[in-house]
Amino acid sequence: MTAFFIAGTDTEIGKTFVTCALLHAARAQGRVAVGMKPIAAGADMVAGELINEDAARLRAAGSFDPGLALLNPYCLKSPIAPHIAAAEEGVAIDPAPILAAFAKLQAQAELVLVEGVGGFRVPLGKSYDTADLARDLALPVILVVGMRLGCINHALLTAEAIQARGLQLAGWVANQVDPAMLRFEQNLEALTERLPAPLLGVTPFQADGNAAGAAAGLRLPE
Ligand SMILES: Nc1ncnc2c1ncn2[C@@H]1O[C@H](COP(=O)(O)OP(=O)(O)OP(=O)(O)O)[C@@H](O)[C@H]1O
Ligand SMILES: C[C@H](N)[C@H](N)CCCCCC(=O)O
Ligand SMILES: [Mg+2]
Repeated sequence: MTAFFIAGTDTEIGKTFVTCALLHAARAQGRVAVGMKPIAAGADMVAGELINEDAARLRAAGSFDPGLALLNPYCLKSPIAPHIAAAEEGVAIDPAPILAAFAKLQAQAELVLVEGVGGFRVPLGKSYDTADLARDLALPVILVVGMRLGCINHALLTAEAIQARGLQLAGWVANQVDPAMLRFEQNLEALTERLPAPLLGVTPFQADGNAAGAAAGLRLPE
């Protein structure tokens, strides 16, 4: 049984895209792999169930459907900062049911990938944030770097924050979220020289948005 916490340099930089690509890569090796999105903000009614888009994508990319109660314990309606959405909806985000759902997923799968929300330190309540959740889950972290101008600073700060909590940065993925980024190779080199963990792969920009197409160049940490 293996599991990783998937952190990102920001929101909308490809955490879900890369998590799905990693699930496809693991399944191609014959591993039973599922994704988890403990807290999602932004949901629509689809076929009678309230569902978040990330949760739907992770559900479709996994080896099996564990059900939304385990895959996405907290589904908030508004696509805003989760502590604000939770307050508006009268919800208190409690780590206990998240840890319980994670334990159940771990019992069913060889690999569980837990996607965070936004960047690494997104508040979930008055005194609890996503970094606290990664620490409570006690998971090694995979950092998704959304390759665009500004990502070097974001990546280095995030690596520091991960290490400051005693968590292991197991690796990072360079996700080509902006196909027009100038000097891509030099940026990749700057990150490779400075990040204290192995590069697990570069996920190219997929014009069709299909994460499975980006799985080939990826490896999971040992
Ligand atoms: N390599 C890529 N090629 C093509 N499209 C991509 C790529 N990476 C990300 N995208 C697209 O960019 C958008 C943002 O990506 P994604 O939803 O994975 O971000 P995120 O970091 O998970 O955001 P959030 O913080 O909301 O969870 C999505 O529409 C996704 O399909
Ligand atoms: C709704 C959006 N797609 C994300 N799920 C939430 C991102 C919250 C970011 C909060 C912040 O750091 O300012
Ligand atoms: Mg996402």
